[in-house]
Amino acid sequence: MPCCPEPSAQLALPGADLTLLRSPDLGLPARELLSRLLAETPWRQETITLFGKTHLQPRLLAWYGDPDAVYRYSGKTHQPLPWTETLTALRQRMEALAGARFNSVLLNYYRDQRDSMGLHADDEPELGPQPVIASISLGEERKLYFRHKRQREMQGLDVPLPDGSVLLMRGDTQANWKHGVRKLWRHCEPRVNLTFRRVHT
Ligand SMILES: O=C(O)CCC(=O)C(=O)O
Ligand SMILES: [Fe+2]
Repeated sequence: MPCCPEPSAQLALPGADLTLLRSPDLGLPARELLSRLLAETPWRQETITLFGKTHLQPRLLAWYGDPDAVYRYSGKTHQPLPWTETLTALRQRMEALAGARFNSVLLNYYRDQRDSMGLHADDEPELGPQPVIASISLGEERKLYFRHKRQREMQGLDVPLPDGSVLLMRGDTQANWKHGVRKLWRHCEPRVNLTFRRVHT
């Protein structure tokens, strides 16, 4: 008799390659990882300029990687921080899960329901044409929403990302789709997301 829900699910989105692993082995309980990362990370709040006005971005971030993994993100150049023990262990697990090599990780900290990420694609040239991105979610469940880049009539998708889950984005996902995290109207606890990437240097 089947006992357990499918541990990994391929999500149905045409022209994308999305796999959600609901409870992969992260080496430590998700709760423990979340509290370590909240305490260990030198979180920064970046600014963003829209229509000539400069605002603080509605979340905190940190960028770690190999010394040469310099990456431009949201119009800024990020010099990576050196790998910590926690992040090195997670990188090894994500490489084994994804069957790919990563040389950097972007951490995003959504402090509460007011924090969000605008629609974007991780399609910078330095990530290459079909980037593999392994995205770990810790803490409060938020939805990652997908909208097609060119065909407005295409049905989008909301993907709830549970505490301790990993979303693998591969193939043409970034070429065809944008994604983002909306603000919420109800109270929401902290969430940390880690996206492991390979920056071509
Ligand atoms: O918080 C998330 O799940 C999405 C993060 C993301 O899209 C990014 O870091 O590029
Ligand atoms: Fe992204």
